[in-house]
Amino acid sequence: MKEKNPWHTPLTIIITVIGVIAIVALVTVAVLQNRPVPQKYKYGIVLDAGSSHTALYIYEWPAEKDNNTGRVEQKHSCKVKGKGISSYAAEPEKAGVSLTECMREAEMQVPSRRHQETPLYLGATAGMRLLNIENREASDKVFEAVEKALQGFPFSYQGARILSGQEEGAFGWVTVNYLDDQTTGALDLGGASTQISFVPHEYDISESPSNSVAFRLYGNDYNLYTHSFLCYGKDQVLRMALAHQTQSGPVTMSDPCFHPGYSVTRNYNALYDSPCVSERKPKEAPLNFTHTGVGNFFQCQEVVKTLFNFTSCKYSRCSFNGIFQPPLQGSFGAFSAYYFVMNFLNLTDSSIPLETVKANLANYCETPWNQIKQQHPKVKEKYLAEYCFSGTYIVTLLTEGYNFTKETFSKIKFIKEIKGSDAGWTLGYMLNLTNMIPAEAPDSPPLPHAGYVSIVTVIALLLFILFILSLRPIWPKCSKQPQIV
Ligand SMILES: Nc1nc2c(ncn2[C@@H]2O[C@H](COP(=O)(O)OP(=O)(O)OP(=O)(O)O)[C@@H](O)[C@H]2O)c(=O)[nH]1
Ligand SMILES: [Ca+2]
Repeated sequence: MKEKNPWHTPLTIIITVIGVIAIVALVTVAVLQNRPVPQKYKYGIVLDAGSSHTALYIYEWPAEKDNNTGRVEQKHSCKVKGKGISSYAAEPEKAGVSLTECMREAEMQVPSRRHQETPLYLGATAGMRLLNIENREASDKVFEAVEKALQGFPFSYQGARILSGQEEGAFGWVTVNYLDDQTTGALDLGGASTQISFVPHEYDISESPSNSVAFRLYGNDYNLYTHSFLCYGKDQVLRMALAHQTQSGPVTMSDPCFHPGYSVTRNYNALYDSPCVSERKPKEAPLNFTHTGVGNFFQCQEVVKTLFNFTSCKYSRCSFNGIFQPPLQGSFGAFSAYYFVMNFLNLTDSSIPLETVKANLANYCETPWNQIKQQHPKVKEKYLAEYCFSGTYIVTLLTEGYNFTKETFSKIKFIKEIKGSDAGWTLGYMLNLTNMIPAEAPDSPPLPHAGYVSIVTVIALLLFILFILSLRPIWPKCSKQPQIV
């Protein structure tokens, strides 16, 4: 008689069915129980009122993870049309109106049920710092107008104020280090000021306490060195360079920082209308001068060098203008105009040696203005005319000003954003004001969800097979049961 297959006995079939149901149930429960819950988000809005323009940033983070886990991301950004709020000194109401369009966008971007709890901050930087120095009353009026406009929106308005240079530098560093995995210095080049922030190797804070800020981030304590140079943003430094070359009040000025064949008429009053240069205004000058280009990188570097004072330093070491700076340390992220300019010049690749950067710039500056315009018909002429000057300034500031060498220059990464968020002070500012700078490293689950599900499934299968195998001794007995034929 043919022996019956022990797998076909009613008992093993029942055990198998129950086993399969049990495994399916176990895996289903495990998957459902541990499934990432659909996220609810919270939001924060920061307006960066820079000297050249204002930008609005919306950040979002999972609602239940407010406090520490480093999950804040940029959801949206909006560039306000027109110039920075400091340019509305003569008609402050318009400063407020200028923000309306981006604020409406923010209303659409943030779900309406979250509007009332969403904090809204405005931070102004070097443009308003300069206006405040020049004309305090006008600066107050601009803030009044801006406040009035922002309070008309349904968000939780938290105030508008001027950031100190130290805050601007430090929050730029927080942003970069919140988003990046390794400790990175921050270099920010704005229109009216520039910031350098990094964690020095051995740092004697007492040497210049005003340049030091302490932070606790992801479980580590950092003593940060930071400095902001007012008037050394790219637009104000250009004014200084032009002022330096028009001291005698000439009718025509030949500038090595502009391309051969470049020629525009500039107004003396407009050029000297800034606290960065107003004291140098020539006593006797015509109304206008003709600004012409020569296109010589090395001569341009000499002009730029005259804008730094290297003679006095009361500390153990200085960058320039008598400002303390410890030795440079580690890698750096360089953003804002550092990125715009170096990206246009195709010089963002860190593997390009400093000497090659200079050679490329020399070549670029020498190129006639007509040819430059032909090659870049879509680039705004104002930006296009200034890349030779700005590139030369960037290289000179980094090497002569901050003392980057050909070795350390390669540690600078020119960046616009990190992991989808723009590099700048705004994220760090919001994290600080909402107490969300993560003091401790986040607790991450030991396994990702998919890995966890796979392991549960495999173990359940193994257990089931072991169970079936453990029943083997009873199979022969089953097969010897009398058979009803
Ligand atoms: N080439 C180029 N330049 C830009 C662009 N956007 C801004 N700039 C210029 O780059 C410089 C720096 O811009 P921002 O970083 O926005 O400066 P800001 O925040 O307004 O100025 P601060 O208050 O000094 O920080 C300014 O001279 C801008 O006019 C761009 O897309 N391309
Ligand atoms: Ca800025």
